[in-house]
Amino acid sequence: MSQLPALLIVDDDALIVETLGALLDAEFDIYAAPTRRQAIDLVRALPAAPPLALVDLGLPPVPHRADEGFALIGDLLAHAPHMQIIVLSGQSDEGNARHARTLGALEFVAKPADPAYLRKILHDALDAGSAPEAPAATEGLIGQSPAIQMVRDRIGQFADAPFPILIEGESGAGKERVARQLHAASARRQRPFLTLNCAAIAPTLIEAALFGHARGAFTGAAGQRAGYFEEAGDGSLLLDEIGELPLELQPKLLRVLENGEFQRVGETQTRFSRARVLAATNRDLRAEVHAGRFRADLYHRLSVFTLTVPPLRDTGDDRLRLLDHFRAHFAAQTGQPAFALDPAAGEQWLCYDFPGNVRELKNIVIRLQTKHPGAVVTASQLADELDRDHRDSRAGSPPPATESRFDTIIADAMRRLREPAGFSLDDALKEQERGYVEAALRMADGNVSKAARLLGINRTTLYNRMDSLGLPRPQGSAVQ
Ligand SMILES: Nc1ncnc2c1ncn2[C@@H]1O[C@H](COP(=O)(O)OP(=O)(O)OP(=O)(O)O)[C@@H](O)[C@H]1O
Repeated sequence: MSQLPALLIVDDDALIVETLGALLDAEFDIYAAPTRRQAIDLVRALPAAPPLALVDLGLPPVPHRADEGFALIGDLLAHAPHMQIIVLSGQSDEGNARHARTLGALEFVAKPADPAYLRKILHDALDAGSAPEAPAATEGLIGQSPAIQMVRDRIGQFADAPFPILIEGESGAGKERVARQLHAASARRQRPFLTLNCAAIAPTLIEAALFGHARGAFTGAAGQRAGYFEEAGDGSLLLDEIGELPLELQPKLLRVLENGEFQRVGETQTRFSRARVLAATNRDLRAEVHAGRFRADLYHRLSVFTLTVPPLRDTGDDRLRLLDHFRAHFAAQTGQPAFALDPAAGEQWLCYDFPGNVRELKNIVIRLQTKHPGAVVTASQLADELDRDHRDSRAGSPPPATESRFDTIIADAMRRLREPAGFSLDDALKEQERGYVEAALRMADGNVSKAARLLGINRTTLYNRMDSLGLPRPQGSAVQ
């Protein structure tokens, strides 16, 4: 087996993949995929997710736009939260590349890439990703804000509760870390802590992963195997991205939560689990219940105790504490003196929303430490690392938590109406419509009937709208 670190390249341009392969294959074990779907299938099929990915943003079926690349970043991090993602972007989509960082990408490299620079970025990313944090850092929660104090209090209250805990929060806010804290604070702390990411396994394999399987239960099941519920013993089992659990498996999870009973796939013998279940989600599970994608009874069982991890924008000065923490950590790890922020940059740090939460903050610190070791970073140098569009749209001040969705729409409309380029209501509405149609098609994996159901219109209407928006029909489709 290769000792080289694995690198996933996602690009639909075969020539670029070939060129990158030739450039990098002495240093990396390369896996390539041309689309988001194939990339995810590949990651699922590998025994371990590659620690590094180099991704293009413009991917089929919309290669001229960045949406697939944005979605891919979310998908990859859902599968492998510790993967370091570098975006390889054309000069023209630098704004998109910045936004990609908000979504969790570590860095972007403009095409055509200088080979030496690309190598350096990849090796730096690998080092940053593999650097073990001090035990206190992996176990503790950094932050003194009332919102984080509240999370700590809840952890203390819930640590030994006899019910599952549902951990909600935005992507990158620290849900997994909170789950580890819950385990560490419980009487089960000496027992195993296992995590199963429901988004990271093919839906058909989740049941066997959770409950185990008998010998010959399905093709490829050569021997019998215990699942996560057995392996966790009387420790804790974190079911991450619980919203991804297939609907047909949900009754089996409900059963094990209610009375501890489960069966391995292919067995009739009933087994018992004593594991404590923690479940995490960045989806609104209530909305999923409403949409018929998540069972109400399972939701009620899981949500007896719910712990909400606040987004970073609601934790005040904690962004300074996190800056200090990660800066000291990465300076020590690189053996270089730490960077500092000048007063204007410090001000900017305090005003920025960090829409990608702690993960985004951590990645910004890694980039600043790599680019400016020992230096004083100015506001304009820091601005290069932030998601400019996002910052401008909020003018540096986070919206109050009570701001309604309608207020957000009005604020956004006002901003667009002020744009010097002029405004067209028809174009703006068309853009919205296109967004919804594309979202539904993607959620329905291109199945037009399903997408139409999601949109609350019939199939023929959807085809007509797709035609008028200039969206291609999925192959093999016809209006009947
Ligand atoms: N309060 C905190 N103190 C220190 N580090 C934190 C804190 N919150 C999050 N982190 C760090 O931020 C990164 C992202 O956190 P984590 O993976 O727990 O987020 P998540 O909410 O589970 O994200 P996702 O929904 O994408 O899986 C991790 O490196 C984690 O260690």
